[in-house]
Amino acid sequence: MTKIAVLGAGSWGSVLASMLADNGHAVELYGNRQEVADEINQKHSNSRYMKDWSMNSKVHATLDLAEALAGSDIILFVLPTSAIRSVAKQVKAILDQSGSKPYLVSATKGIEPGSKKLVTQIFRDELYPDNSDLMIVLSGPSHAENVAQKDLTAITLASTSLDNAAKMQRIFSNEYVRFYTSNDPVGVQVGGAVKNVIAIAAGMLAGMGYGDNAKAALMTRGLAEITRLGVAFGGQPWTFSGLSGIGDLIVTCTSVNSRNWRAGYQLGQGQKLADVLANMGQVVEGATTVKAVHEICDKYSLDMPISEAIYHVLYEGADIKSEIKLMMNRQMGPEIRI
Ligand SMILES: NC(=O)c1ccc[n+]([C@@H]2O[C@H](COP(=O)([O-])OP(=O)(O)OC[C@H]3O[C@@H](n4cnc5c(N)ncnc54)[C@H](O)[C@@H]3O)[C@@H](O)[C@H]2O)c1
Ligand SMILES: O=P(O)(O)OC[C@H](O)CO
Repeated sequence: MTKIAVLGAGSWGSVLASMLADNGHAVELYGNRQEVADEINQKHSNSRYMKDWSMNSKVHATLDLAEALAGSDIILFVLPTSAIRSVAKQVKAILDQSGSKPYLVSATKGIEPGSKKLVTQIFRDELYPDNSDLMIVLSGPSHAENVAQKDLTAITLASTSLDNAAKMQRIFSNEYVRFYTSNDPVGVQVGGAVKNVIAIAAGMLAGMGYGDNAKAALMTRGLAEITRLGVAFGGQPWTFSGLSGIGDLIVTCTSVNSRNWRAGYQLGQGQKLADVLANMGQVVEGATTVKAVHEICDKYSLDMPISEAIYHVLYEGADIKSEIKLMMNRQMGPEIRI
C-alpha cells in the first residue's frame, strides 16, 4: 500500500484523494479549513467544493501538515499556485526532520507571477534543488466534477524520469481514469497553466454573444500562443497536441464546469473582476497566471496577443470590445510561423 499526502482539500484535491483511496492507497488530505476537514472525516463529503458527492470514507483530513506528511511515499500538491511556495517551505522543514524524500506530484496548474516560475521550478527552489526526477506533473482535461462521477478521463503524468512517471501511472490508474506518461514536464505545465487564460477569453466571447466560429478561432490561435510560450520555456512542440495541451484547452474552453470559463463569461456580461473572483469562492488560476504571462511576454518579447488582451482587460481597465477590434485589425500574416 502506498501512503499519499494530498495537499489541498478543495475540489480537485478531494476528488483525487478519494480516487486514490478507491485505488487502495492510504490517503491523508491536508486542508486549511476546519469545517471542511470535519465534514470530510465525519460525513465523507465536502459540500463547500463538491455538491451532492460522497467521497471514499477512508480518506482522513487534517489541518496538521506534519500529520499529513508522516510516512508518505508521495506528496500530491493540489493547491492554488499562489500557495505552492509557502506550503513547499513548510513541507521542506518537516521533511528535513524526518530525512525522507517522497515523490512530489503537482496537479496545480499555473505560473507564479514575479518569479515567472512553473510549479516544478518552485519545487526546485524550495524542496529538491538537485533532483527533478522525483517531481511528476499531473495534468490534462480533468474537471473534478466528472472524475467524481467516475466519468471516463485521460490525464498525462510527466517527469524528467519516465520510470518515475510510469510508477505514478501504476499508482493513479484505475478503470475510469487512464494515465499516459510524458518526459516533458515543462511543456505539460505550460499547457495546463496558459489554457486557463485562453478559457477566460472563451468565456468572455460567449458572455458577449459571439458564436462557434469565434470560439474555434480563439482556441486555435490560443494554442499557437501556448505553444510559443511553451517552446520558449524549453517544452517540446508536440506536447501541445496532447492531453495537457489541446485536450485541456478543449475541456476548459467548452465546459460550464470551468471556473476560468465561467469567470470570463461573467466578465463578458459586464461584471467586475473583483466581484467575479469573490463570488466564485474557488481558485480562478487564469486570472493570476495572466500576470506571469504578461511578464514573460515583456521579458522574452513573445507575441501573445490574446493573453495580452486578457491582461489589459483584467488589470489595465481596457474595454473587451476595443481589445477585440485591435486584435482583428492587427497586421495580417501567415498562420504558421516557424
Ligand atoms: N477543480 C478542478 O477540476 C481541477 C482540475 C485539474 C486541475 N486543477 C488545479 O488544481 C489546483 C487546485 O484547484 P481546486 O479546483 O482544487 O481549487 P479550489 O479552489 O477548489 O480549492 C483550493 C483549496 O486550497 C486551499 N488552500 C489555499 N491556500 C492554502 C494553503 N496555504 N494551505 C492549505 N490549503 C490552502 C483552499 O482553502 C481550498 O480549499 C488549481 O491549480 C487548479 O487549476 C483543478
Ligand atoms: O475549472 P478550471 O477552469 O480551473 O479548470 C479545471 C481543470 O484545469 C480542467 O482540466
